[in-house]
Formats: sequence, C-alpha cells, structure tokens
Amino acid sequence: MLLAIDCGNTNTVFAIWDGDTFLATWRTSTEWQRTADQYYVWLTTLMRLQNVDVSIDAVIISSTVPRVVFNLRVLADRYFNCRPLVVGKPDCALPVPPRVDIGTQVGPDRLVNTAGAYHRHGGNLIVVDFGTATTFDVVETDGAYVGGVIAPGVNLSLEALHNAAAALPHVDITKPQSVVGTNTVACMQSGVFWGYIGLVREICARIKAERGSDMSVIATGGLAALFQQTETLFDAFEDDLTMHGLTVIHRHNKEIA
Ligand SMILES: Nc1ncnc2c1ncn2[C@@H]1O[C@H](COP(=O)(O)OP(=O)(O)O)[C@@H](O)[C@H]1O
Ligand SMILES: CC(C)(COP(=O)(O)O)[C@@H](O)C(=O)NCCC(=O)O
Ligand SMILES: [K+]
Repeated sequence: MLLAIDCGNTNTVFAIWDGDTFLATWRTSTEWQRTADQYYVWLTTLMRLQNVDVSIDAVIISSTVPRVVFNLRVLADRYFNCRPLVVGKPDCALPVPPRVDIGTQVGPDRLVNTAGAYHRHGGNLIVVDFGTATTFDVVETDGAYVGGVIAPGVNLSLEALHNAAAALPHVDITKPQSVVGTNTVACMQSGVFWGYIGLVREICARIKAERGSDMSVIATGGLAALFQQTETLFDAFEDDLTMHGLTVIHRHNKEIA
C-alpha cells in the first residue's frame, strides 16, 4: 500500500492509495519541527478510527518546504521500512522531464500537478493550483512542464493587507454580494475576490495568446471551487489532482526500476 504525502507551505496532506483508489485522505498543518514519531501516532490513530487496516510498504513525498523532508524520510524508514521517493530528487524519475532555465528548482508540487494533469487530460494544459501561492503550470503537448506563473495566494493577499495596515482586520475569503463594499470587510473581500477573478482570467488568456493555442485550464486546490461557482474560469476542477500526480510518478518509477 502506498502512502502519498503532499506537503505545501500551509498544509500537509497524507493519502493511502491501494493501487486503484484512495482509501483515506488526511490533512495536517505543515510544521517542520514535527517528528517522525509524532506523524506516526497521528496517522495510525486516524487509520484506526476509520478502520483503514492496511500495511504501508511504499512512500512518495512532494514537499515545497525542504525542511520537513528529513522527518518524513525518518517516518518512512523507521515505521514503514522503506526508502521514500522524494519528487525533485535525482533518484525520483519524472514521466517527462521539465524544460526550464538551467539551475531552476521547480516546485515539486508543480511537477506533480503536471504529471497528474497530463495523465488525465493529455498535454497543452494550464494547471492552476490555489495554495499558499497560486501557481499556473504550463504543460506542453508532450507532457513536459515548461514554465508558468507564481502569484500571491488568496489568503496570503488578505493576510498581507491585514499585516500591513493597522485598520484592516483579519478577513476570510468569500464571494461578496456586490463589487462596491459598504464596510471594511466587504471592501477587502471585493478587492481580493474580484481581483483574483481578473488575475486568473488575464493570466490564462495571455498564456494562450503567447503560445498561440487554445489550452485546457485545469484547476485544483480548495479555493478553486469558490471562483468557479461565479465565473467559468476552468475547463475542469479536480481536488485530488496533486495526489493523483503522486500515484502517477510512483507507478512510473516502479515501471522503470
Ligand atoms: N475549501 C477551502 N475553503 C477556504 N479556504 C481554504 C480551502 N482549502 C484551502 N483553504 C485555505 O487556502 C490556503 C492554502 O491552503 P492549501 O491549499 O492547503 O495550501 P498549501 O498546499 O500551499 O499548503 C490556506 O490558507 C487554507 O486554509
Ligand atoms: C510556488 C510555490 C511556493 C507554491 O507552493 P504552495 O503554494 O503549494 O505551498 C512552490 O511551488 C515553490 O516553492 N516553487 C519553487 C519555485 C518554482 O516553482 O519555480
Ligand atoms: K500552489
């Protein structure tokens, strides 16, 4: 049984893959200080609660936070007796290598999203991932990651306003009733919500124009649904895209081993 771990700058998601389906998915906040023992207690408690009675014999990790990888490696080694595949490391092969400037360390989450989206949709795609940052990944017709865009995340944008301006409160994102806000919170929500709709639409349109091609736009990350319910920005929304990509990369490495 495969344990797939997707560690973002805000949250870390664990999922158990039986080769066919995900038996369970669990989320915890990302904290680099968390030890292998702590992960193991947390994970086995949840497995027991949900009657997931399986033995894990393989682990794959994608982490945008380099420091957490050490303890996740220890988790795999000490408790599951295996050497984990770590996306972005030389011993983890990708189905199609990225084509970017020499020396660029592409975020592993973007390489994983590329693999997952190409497996499901074929090439010529834009993958939009709403995480701590919002990333746009351009997937070539042959499945290669060839670059993209990094924009400040939705919650990061709201937090930045709160942190920088004494009179602006902490606000959660939601779809505002109108564009013109009649109170401070509504004004902030309007700025980020409608600003983001514009950001996504403009960036996708410019990528398509620059490449002279009508590409499919695939969205992932919890917040994508909020934007899609207002405007048709995406051709598909897939919450499990990153996890799916991890299973694709794991299978690829098994096949070439
Ligand atoms: N369904 C959702 N509704 C509202 N906020 C969400 C949802 N899913 C994620 N978030 C928020 O979006 C931000 C990014 O979270 P996440 O996608 O886990 O980022 P990362 O992958 O970078 O760790 C966080 O602030 C998180 O709390
Ligand atoms: C852009 C990111 C911070 C997004 O991370 P996330 O929002 O998933 O935590 C991550 O993909 C990253 O650290 N990238 C490295 C630079 C690059 O991809 O070019
Ligand atoms: K992201």
